Amino acid sequence: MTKKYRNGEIWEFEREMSGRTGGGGGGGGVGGVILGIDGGTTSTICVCVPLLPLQQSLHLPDPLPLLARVEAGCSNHNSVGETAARETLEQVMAEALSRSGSDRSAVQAICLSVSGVNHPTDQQRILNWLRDMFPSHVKLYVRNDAAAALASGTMGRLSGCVLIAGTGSIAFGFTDDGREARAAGAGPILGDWGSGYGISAQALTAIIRAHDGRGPQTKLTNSILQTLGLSSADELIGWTYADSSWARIAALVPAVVSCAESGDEVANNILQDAVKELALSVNAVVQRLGLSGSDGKGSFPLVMVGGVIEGNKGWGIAQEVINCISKDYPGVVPIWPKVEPAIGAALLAWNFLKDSHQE
Ligand SMILES: Nc1ncnc2c1ncn2[C@@H]1O[C@H](COP(=O)(O)OP(=O)(O)OP(=O)(O)O)[C@@H](O)[C@H]1O
Repeated sequence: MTKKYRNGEIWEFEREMSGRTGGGGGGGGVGGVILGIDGGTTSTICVCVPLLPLQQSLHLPDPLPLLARVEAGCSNHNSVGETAARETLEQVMAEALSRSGSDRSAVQAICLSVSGVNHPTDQQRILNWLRDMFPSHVKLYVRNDAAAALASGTMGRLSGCVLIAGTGSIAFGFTDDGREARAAGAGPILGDWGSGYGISAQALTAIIRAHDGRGPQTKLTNSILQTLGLSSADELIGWTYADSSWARIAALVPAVVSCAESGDEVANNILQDAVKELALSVNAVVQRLGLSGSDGKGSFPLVMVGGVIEGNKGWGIAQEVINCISKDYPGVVPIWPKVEPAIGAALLAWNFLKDSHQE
């Protein structure tokens, strides 16, 4: 999904500028560099951007200058363990600095926004790793991966709500005064029914129900069997349990969408239910944080991230979710980010640095 963003390209002018001072520690230019890291279960992306003037606030360069972008595997310590997660993070940062002609001494601030950071102890442990690696003047900022996703839509402001619906789903909200709340995101067994996995699992269940005579016939049967190269619903059971990857199941969402578009009621109901689940997650966060003000009518940004709700595709899951939320919260302002979450992380680090200079 990252390939679609404009910031994947390196801005050669800035690279030249940043090379001016040369030598040890100067590679990031007169003002040094910032690292933004979006660490997930599927991949970890680290971007290196030059330090922008700290007084720059409203008019950031567009596109944001990018010195280097490096991609690696999983950095969620819950999935791969602490040692492997730390190694991955160290490698992406070292590679990004090396590709941008910088070194550790050029770094002014780092924002590490990684999945699996759910508790202050997770945050502290990662801060300790970073502290071991970078000089004490470097500002370090460690957050859950939802923070970078939100910041990618708000240009670095940690305020509002982000809805992520990819293989999994989660709604995460932040207030200006530092409060935060989440809803869903507890994984497929614990009810993320609006996720890609949730939608596809419901579709597979509907096929088995139709096959048994426990549920109505549905176009999903032919469509999904054909997609998977299977000849009968019985074979679906073996296919489902042959591999425990959630993403493999979640990949069936486009087939569900096309069945709903061709008028299949079962597929349509599955998508309607997913829409309600996603809207419910957002509403729960908005309500808990009071993001829409005391009268419930105030405006707040809702950043929409993930393959299931990217733009207005086909059946229009994303728009349906917005319509559903706006019945309760008419001030919802949907944002589909133009930059990737790693850039959001870099912008968070920049804002963090700016705030610490003003203190
Ligand atoms: N045209 C489409 N309409 C709806 N959903 C789609 C479409 N194309 C892909 N998807 C779904 O998007 C999901 C993948 O999205 P994404 O790449 O954001 O997830 P991920 O990064 O693997 O998951 P996570 O964010 O949970 O780690 C899959 O469920 C896929 O079926």
